[in-house]
Amino acid sequence: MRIALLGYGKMGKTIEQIALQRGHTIVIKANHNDNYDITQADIAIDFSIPSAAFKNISHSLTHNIPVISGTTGWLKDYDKAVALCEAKNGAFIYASNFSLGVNIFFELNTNLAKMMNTLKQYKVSIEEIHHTQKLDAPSGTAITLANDIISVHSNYNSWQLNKETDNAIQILAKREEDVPGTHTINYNSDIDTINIKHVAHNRQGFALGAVVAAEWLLGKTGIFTMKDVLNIG
Ligand SMILES: NC(=O)C1=CN([C@@H]2O[C@H](COP(=O)(O)OP(=O)(O)OC[C@H]3O[C@@H](n4cnc5c(N)ncnc54)[C@H](OP(=O)(O)O)[C@@H]3O)[C@@H](O)[C@H]2O)C=CC1
Ligand SMILES: O=C(O)C1=N[C@H](C(=O)O)C[C@H](O)C1
Repeated sequence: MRIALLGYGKMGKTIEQIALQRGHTIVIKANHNDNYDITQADIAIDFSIPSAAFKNISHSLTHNIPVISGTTGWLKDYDKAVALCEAKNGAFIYASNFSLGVNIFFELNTNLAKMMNTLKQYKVSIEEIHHTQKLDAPSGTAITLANDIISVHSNYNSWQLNKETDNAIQILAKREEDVPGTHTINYNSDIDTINIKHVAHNRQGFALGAVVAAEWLLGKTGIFTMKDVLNIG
């Protein structure tokens, strides 16, 4: 595949390594203010910044180029991206987290939340820890985890950043040097605590998942998620 990397930062560079190992070619490496001809590519992979993601995605879809986006913090425009993809009969995948491990963790989180729905003495909270350059908080992954709990647990109808309220899931966002991404779900009662945790050791899992998703998407039309790609859940 000829791949356009829209965002050539930490993730763009890791994706490049894995894509080359898997026999693909990188035809575009675009950062801020770079001009590029998207029609050179078979597929675009956007790992940029929150304020640029929707523009990158819509530019690709407008030119009939399938697009994968892993950028977080732009989801207010997600429905517009879906509408454009449908209008163009294009192909699009967004995932807050492309790693196989986190997608298994998403399933564990939903199953645990279903079980906890009948055990109201436990109060849930989510903690995420990321590197200090991260622009958005909470992480996209923490938002997915919170929304998945809300969809099956009748005590919760929203989430709140760094704040504890009755019917909102508290998400604590911490920033520490060089942490690729750690997410913990805590269920706390007066008697005990149950937690599940995912720790990324590096960015390889995110990047491999994005390349696998791009390989899977090529030749398809529609709006998909990593559940479709990995056939889990
Ligand atoms: N879904 C997932 O699995 C994962 C998602 N992420 C997300 O991916 C995004 C990128 O992360 P990361 O690589 O660590 O961040 P970096 O800051 O290392 O890279 C972001 C890159 O985007 C570039 N950029 C800025 N504006 C544009 C633009 N208009 N078009 C294209 N590129 C642009 C920046 O270039 P410049 O320096 O010129 O501004 C920079 O090189 C984040 O939103 C992060 O949360 C990260 C890991 C996994
Ligand atoms: O910015 C990051 O680094 C990461 N961002 C994603 C998120 O916001 O969930 C995924 C991963 O945790 C790394």
